[in-house]
Amino acid sequence: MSDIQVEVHPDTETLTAAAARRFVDTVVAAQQSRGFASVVLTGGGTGIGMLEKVRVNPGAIDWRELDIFWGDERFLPAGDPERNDVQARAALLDHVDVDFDRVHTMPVSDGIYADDPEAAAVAYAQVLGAHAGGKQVPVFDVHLLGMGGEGHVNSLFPDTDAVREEHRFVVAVKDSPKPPPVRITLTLPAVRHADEVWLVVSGEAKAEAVAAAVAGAPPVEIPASGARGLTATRWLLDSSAASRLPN
Ligand SMILES: O=C1O[C@H](COP(=O)(O)O)[C@@H](O)[C@H](O)[C@H]1O
Repeated sequence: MSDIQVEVHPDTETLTAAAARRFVDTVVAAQQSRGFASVVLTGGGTGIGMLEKVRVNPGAIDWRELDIFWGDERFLPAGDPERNDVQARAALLDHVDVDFDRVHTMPVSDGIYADDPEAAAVAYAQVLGAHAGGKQVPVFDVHLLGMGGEGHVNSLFPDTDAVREEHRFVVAVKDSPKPPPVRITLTLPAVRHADEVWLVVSGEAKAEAVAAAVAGAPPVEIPASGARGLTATRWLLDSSAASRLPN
């Protein structure tokens, strides 16, 4: 498992701008070395804020050679403004030349899996498998994560079956404590298939959970603690989110 690296920025604006620059550099480096890159996007304030910054400064990303997945999704109808994919499109994807065949959104609640988020989760696991070169999950170049104040990442909330999942890579959540209640999420075993995991977090309300996760709290209590990349685990923070870390 990779070491944890912590980077602190003065405020949310500089944090999301720095995360965006790192994202562009990492995608470009992967594309230069093997022709394509694969990333996992997150929802939430800092995750979407970072995508807006990428839109402003997209660098040399070859958008046609990028596979885009999601770490979690609110199981809502297509086009619902609360969906993470809708927010990511508005922030970035509708403004760049992505190949939408390589934009792997999670299923919608008014599609063929309506009312069956578990079947939708199985279907998304198959999507991951179809892009994994013979394995079950791709080695993502970057898995982006936001974090909730109680330490949730993706839709993995403390003390839930989803955060305890050890075998499946995608599961349904039907009673999320944060609305909306029904979601689909990659599990910690799927997150750990990423080369790099970045937790992009801002705000004093997250400071306690940041400190607990960086100190190695049990993932069942602080799910972010279990989010580790194969070669790097980066906590990208603003000074408020970092305020409870030891010096
Ligand atoms: O519900 C969610 O929340 C987390 C954190 O969001 P934030 O606005 O507090 O940063 C997010 O990472 C996740 O994708 C989303 O579904």
